[in-house]
Amino acid sequence: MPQEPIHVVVTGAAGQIAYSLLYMIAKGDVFGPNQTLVLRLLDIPPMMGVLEGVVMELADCALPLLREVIPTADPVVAFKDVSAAFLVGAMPRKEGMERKDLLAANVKIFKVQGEALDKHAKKDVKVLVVGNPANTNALICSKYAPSIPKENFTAMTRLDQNRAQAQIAAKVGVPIENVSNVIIWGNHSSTQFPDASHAVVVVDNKSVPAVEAVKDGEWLRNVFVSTVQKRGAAVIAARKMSSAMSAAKAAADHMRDWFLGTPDNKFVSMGVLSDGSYGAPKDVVFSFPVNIKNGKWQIVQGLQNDDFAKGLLALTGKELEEERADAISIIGA
Ligand SMILES: NC(=O)c1ccc[n+]([C@@H]2O[C@H](COP(=O)([O-])OP(=O)(O)OC[C@H]3O[C@@H](n4cnc5c(N)ncnc54)[C@H](O)[C@@H]3O)[C@@H](O)[C@H]2O)c1
Ligand SMILES: O=C(O)C[C@H](O)C(=O)O
Repeated sequence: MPQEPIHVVVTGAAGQIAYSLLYMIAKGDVFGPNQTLVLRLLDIPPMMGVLEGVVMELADCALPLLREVIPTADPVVAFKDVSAAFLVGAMPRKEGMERKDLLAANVKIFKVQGEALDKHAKKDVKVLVVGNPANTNALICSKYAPSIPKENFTAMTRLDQNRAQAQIAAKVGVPIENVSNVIIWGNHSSTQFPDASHAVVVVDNKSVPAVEAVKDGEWLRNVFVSTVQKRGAAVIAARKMSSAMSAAKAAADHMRDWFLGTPDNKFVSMGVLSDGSYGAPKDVVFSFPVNIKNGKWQIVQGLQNDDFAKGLLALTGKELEEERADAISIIGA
């Protein structure tokens, strides 16, 4: 039975990531095969012509779940009554830049959109920030939406998780679905810590720790970590544009798991407001392993981190504190 439509906003709707993401959302990959949708598409005024083309293509996809598409350059219209917000619209980095170099250009967008969410969205809206630097943009967005619970603002590190899973699957020689519980700690930046020490791999129908399956501790601590940390830059160097198809898939994965939940013994990584778990600084959006039930995430507790892990967690936490200070000085909060 089709359900009453929910309203979903995608910002940066005329951009690269949205071009893949909108199709995934509209065909039911995120909210399930029975959930009808109204898509609200926000971009800036000069992009309205391009956005019109995207709207035409969505119509031409003939998707049964898609009840209405509302293109707009007005945040008031875009955020009205939304239950889910994909905040993608922001400038991407170019070759040679770090993601935090985008702070000056992008953080103001998230202040304005936080204010619009606060006034116009549903109070239980789930917000996923994709635009970089995603963690700090999510923090700023939540600060400008005081009437919406802080736990409803998250940043995307799912692309890093998917990258990490793919690296391990390739190294062990198993299908991607045989790898689970890889963790991304900290910032969606080159200081992130992709951690396989709690990961599990199914080999010959048996679940074993990833460290056992990989049989190469040196690779896990060095090549694996730096490949995942630098994967975004490697894609930019090759494509001359930042990752888009894989980013859209990760955004769909993140929001689907948030709405529909994760199995008891599995966890996924999300940037969430830190409560200081695992020694992370408080009041930054830090990526943790989370388990999700009934639309609520909880940080997985009780994992043991060795000194190597603790050192990397401290580094990425420090970077997030610095980004927070920079963001606050840019927006003058
Ligand atoms: N967190 C992640 O894992 C991850 C992965 C990939 C990309 N990203 C980031 O996602 C963002 C978007 O990437 P893209 O490749 O789609 O870029 P893009 O340039 O193709 O598209 C961005 C779109 O956002 C629009 N936009 C700019 N300001 C806006 C505003 N105030 N309101 C609404 N729309 C606005 C632009 O007009 C453009 O259409 C970038 O910041 C990129 O770095 C994050
Ligand atoms: O690397 C980038 O700037 C884009 C994105 O954040 C990514 O991880 O691919």
